[in-house]
Amino acid sequence: MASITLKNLAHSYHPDPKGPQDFALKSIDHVWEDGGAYALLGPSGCGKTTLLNIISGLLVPSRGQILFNDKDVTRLAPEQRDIAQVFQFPVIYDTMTVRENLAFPLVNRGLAKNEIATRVHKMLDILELQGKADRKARNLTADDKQKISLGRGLVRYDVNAILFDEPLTVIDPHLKWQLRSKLRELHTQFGHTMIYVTHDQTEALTFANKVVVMYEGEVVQIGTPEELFEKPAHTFVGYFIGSPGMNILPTVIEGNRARLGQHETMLTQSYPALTGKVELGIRPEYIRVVERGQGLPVQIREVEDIGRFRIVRATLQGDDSGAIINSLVPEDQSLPADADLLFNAEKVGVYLNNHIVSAQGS
Ligand SMILES: Nc1ncnc2c1ncn2[C@@H]1O[C@H](COP(=O)(O)OP(=O)(O)OP(=O)(O)O)[C@@H](O)[C@H]1O
Repeated sequence: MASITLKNLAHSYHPDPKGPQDFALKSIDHVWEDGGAYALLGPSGCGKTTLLNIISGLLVPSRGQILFNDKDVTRLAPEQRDIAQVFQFPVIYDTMTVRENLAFPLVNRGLAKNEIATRVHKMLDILELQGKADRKARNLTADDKQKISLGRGLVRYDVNAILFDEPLTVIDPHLKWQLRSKLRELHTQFGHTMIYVTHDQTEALTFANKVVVMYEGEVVQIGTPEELFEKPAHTFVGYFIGSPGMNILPTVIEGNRARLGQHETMLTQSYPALTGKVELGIRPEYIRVVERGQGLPVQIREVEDIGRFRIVRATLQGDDSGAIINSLVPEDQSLPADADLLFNAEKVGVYLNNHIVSAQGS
């Protein structure tokens, strides 16, 4: 296993890139810890696969270096990197049995027969495939085939990292959670460095101990699921993580007050003068709907029942833009006829050109 260092990494598919807009990866500079479980999360086209391909060796970056521990592997081919990969669709040998498929990567490395048997046995147990061990892979369901693909990646102990590219796409939805927790279990047991690409926040948040959020070719935040929820460093993280995502409202900051249209809300700290695109971020979970006179006056536009909570969609009084502010209200709480929104000031973030701003003196 290895730590992975991405040193000043950038990639353009253009032969002669003119500016940042021509780069699929803009500039990435990070060290990913040995034994970490990382998820690369972001919308389609943000550069996840490009980054994964650079790590696996399918792609040589236009700029920068990639190191496994202290070794520069930037120009090494995939087979020289000692990595295992699991793709969206199963990569297995149909004519081999399940057992033979799992043994294959170990036979290739010349491991002793009894060592192979022990590891394969363990993997069959973990994947709950013991009952099908001697069946030909071609007769199995897509779910089982993908389980074998996962197993083939995980059966090796000597890999620098295991890379997963949306590995649960073909898996039946009700089995997904089961395989995700299996992966976590395997990670705890074996401590492999794992990198898991997905555009699905649930998958990323349940799999990883560190989530790497990508947006338009950049890593905008690396954090635990809790950090991404509680302290989004970029408006995209606030919007993308959570359901519904964080409210992002144009504002003018004056010291410790934020102006929203004709209204004002207090902040817990003072901010320096800000020039550029200034926005206030607040998650729906941290807004209360209260009686008139206690907060920001709004008109409720829509209420959606989502089980234990309701999403209340409202617009600020006097705001003609129609910008909706979402708040989450417990199912049993009644809504006032004339409602105000009360923001939990502790949970408000101030963003300048999409990036979080530190308060003065903090
Ligand atoms: N081989 C290629 N040639 C030219 N442009 C490419 C190539 N591969 C990807 N791109 C472009 O690079 C950008 C990043 O693509 P990439 O596939 O890395 O994103 P992604 O986040 O993995 O998206 P998805 O989730 O849809 O796979 C996109 O604008 C894409 O169109």
